[in-house]
Amino acid sequence: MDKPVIVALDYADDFECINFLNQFPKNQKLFLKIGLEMFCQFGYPFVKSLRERGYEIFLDLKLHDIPNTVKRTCQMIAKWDVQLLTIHASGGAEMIKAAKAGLAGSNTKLLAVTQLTSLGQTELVNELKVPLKSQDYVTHLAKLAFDNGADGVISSALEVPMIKEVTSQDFLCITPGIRPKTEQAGDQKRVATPSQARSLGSDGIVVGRPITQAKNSLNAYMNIDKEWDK
Ligand SMILES: O=c1ccn([C@@H]2O[C@H](COP(=O)(O)O)[C@@H](O)[C@H]2O)c(=O)[nH]1
Repeated sequence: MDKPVIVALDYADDFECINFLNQFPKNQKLFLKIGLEMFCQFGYPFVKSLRERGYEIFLDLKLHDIPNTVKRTCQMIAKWDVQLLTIHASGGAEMIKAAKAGLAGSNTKLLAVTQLTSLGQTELVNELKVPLKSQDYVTHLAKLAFDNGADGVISSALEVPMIKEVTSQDFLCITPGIRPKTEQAGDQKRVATPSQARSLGSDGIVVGRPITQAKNSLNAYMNIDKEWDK
């Protein structure tokens, strides 16, 4: 995986989504994230059609269930030839191991979500009643994921150096919560710009609304890619 800008395809309809993709030159390599919004509407046939068009796919289903259910779900997804799949690290050691076992024999990399980038320190303590500093909670969950066979994590770019220190330099840190300087954070709490993410060592950034809701989505993608890649 070559440090991609991953576009979160959070479109309400597939027509709008295909229109966005059709703006790119045919040989443009794109890494696309299909999350719950599009997967619930369009399911596996949509994933398959995008794979057939040559796109790399991050299936962001954030699985979180008992180990047996997660393993059986991962066994099914293992046949889909997607590049990345998410679970929640807070599902625990056995669930993480079960997910990895379910993906055995496939090339799908398993990423564990640490603390959602929409949650800050206040929400962690006041709502989730986790009496830890956010960065300690994130690194704890990252270590749990690493020790139990995940290939990487989802975190804010701000935590990447700490995660790599407690795991390994090769442990993938894919980071949403990306906002170019001119963009509002919206519901994201732990944000970074594309260039900050690059200098903090992110292995890939996930960008949704700054691209999909932009007046000119193609330009927005190109500008973010340029800032990330420079
Ligand atoms: O901690 C997380 C985990 C996943 N996401 C997903 O990434 C995109 C971000 O979209 P933006 O519009 O750029 O905020 C979205 O699909 C989330 O489901 C995340 O943001 N944080």
